[in-house]
Amino acid sequence: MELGVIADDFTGASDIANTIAKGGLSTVQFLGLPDRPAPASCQAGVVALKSRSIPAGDAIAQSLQALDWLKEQGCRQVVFKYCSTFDSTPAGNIGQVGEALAERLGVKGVVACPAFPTTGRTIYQGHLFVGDRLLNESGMESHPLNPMTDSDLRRFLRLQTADPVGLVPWSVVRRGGAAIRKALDDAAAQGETLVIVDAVSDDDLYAIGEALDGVPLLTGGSGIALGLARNILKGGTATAGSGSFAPVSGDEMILAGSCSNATRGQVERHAARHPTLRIDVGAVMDGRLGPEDILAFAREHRGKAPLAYSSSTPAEVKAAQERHGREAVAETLDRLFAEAARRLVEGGLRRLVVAGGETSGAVVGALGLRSLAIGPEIDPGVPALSSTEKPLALALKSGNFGAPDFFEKALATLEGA
Ligand SMILES: Nc1ncnc2c1ncn2[C@@H]1O[C@H](COP(=O)(O)OP(=O)(O)O)[C@@H](O)[C@H]1O
Ligand SMILES: O=C(O)[C@@H](O)C(=O)COP(=O)(O)O
Repeated sequence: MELGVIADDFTGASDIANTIAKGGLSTVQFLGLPDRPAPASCQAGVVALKSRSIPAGDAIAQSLQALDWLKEQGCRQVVFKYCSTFDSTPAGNIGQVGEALAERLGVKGVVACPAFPTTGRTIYQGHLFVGDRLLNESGMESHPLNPMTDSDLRRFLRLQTADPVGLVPWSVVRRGGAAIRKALDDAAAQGETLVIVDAVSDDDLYAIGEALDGVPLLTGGSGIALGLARNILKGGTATAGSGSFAPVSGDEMILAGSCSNATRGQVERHAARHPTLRIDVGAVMDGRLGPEDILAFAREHRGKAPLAYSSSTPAEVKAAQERHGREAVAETLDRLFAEAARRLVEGGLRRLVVAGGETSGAVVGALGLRSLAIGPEIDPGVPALSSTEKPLALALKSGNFGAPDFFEKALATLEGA
């Protein structure tokens, strides 16, 4: 294995696996910390953790274990992948995990760049934009678990770090790889462990990739991996690999636990032409709605792309959280979707689309899968996936990714259409 990734959630893992696979490396997504060596054909391994919203100490411990495993597989370069909207809170975990990995590898001046221009995430003067809005006016300020209320990444990241946070501004990035490398070395000399690096286009990300050729640690969104496969392939240490995605036909289901803007639009669009089950949070919390209701709905609408969703507006989310508690709602919904998915797959489901990072983590965790092969891209940042162990194809969609017709398109891609 040449390249290793530690991803802080499951959708994020498939996002960066997609980027690396498109770059030409044979890529496998591992679900949780692997308990055995990677297959010999695997050139890039992405370890998907569910560490974005857990206590920082636990996230650090899991990430260091993942690092050790990746190093044992031979990786010389490791990426810590987090969200392109920098999903975290002052309690963590981007800064804490980033610094812990850097300390273990004995490095400073480590890039921190969540930019993903294809999906509108750009960074200028250390401020993160989503399209033409600053992060804190993009809808992310209402996220159920990590409301993003500060677009100044240097300031926000500093709340999570022990060391000062640096900035490589776009005026340096535009001068290319050598200038970026020097700026990162200067930052390291000043004692800055993590350094926000501006990027407004894929060209900037390729320049950053050139600057980072061979460095032991990078951190960022999937965009940070754009140039890495190219570095490895040009270095002659690997030849372009091919994936082993296996399309699957058969029963299908869509589960949406994301309340992000893009998902709510996709739910609305899908509902106009397909059967949908709206999951009322109050009913779930009171025990009036459970996995059996989702199963019955799926049975009734087999073959019609049924969708069960808890996706709600920010006002509805706020009301549910005030009534029942933020964590209790999240845990109960995670359990509901996980149990429903487990029983559906046990009953022969073959194609499963999940919207939402935490939701995907809960669902895939319950399915007991070890690893996934990476298939064609459905929409930017979302590949088709197939289990390496059973006839099951999946799409794990980040909350804010995908076109309005994503769900229909995903089901078609999963069966190879
Ligand atoms: N109607 C709702 N009210 C409150 N919380 C919700 C509701 N629906 C889903 N959630 C919770 O919101 C969180 C959404 O996170 P996630 O699945 O990661 O989506 P995204 O990818 O959009 O961030 C989950 O913890 C989920 O359980
Ligand atoms: O980088 C991204 O935006 C995604 O890969 C990602 O991590 C999104 O997380 P969720 O929106 O929680 O799915």
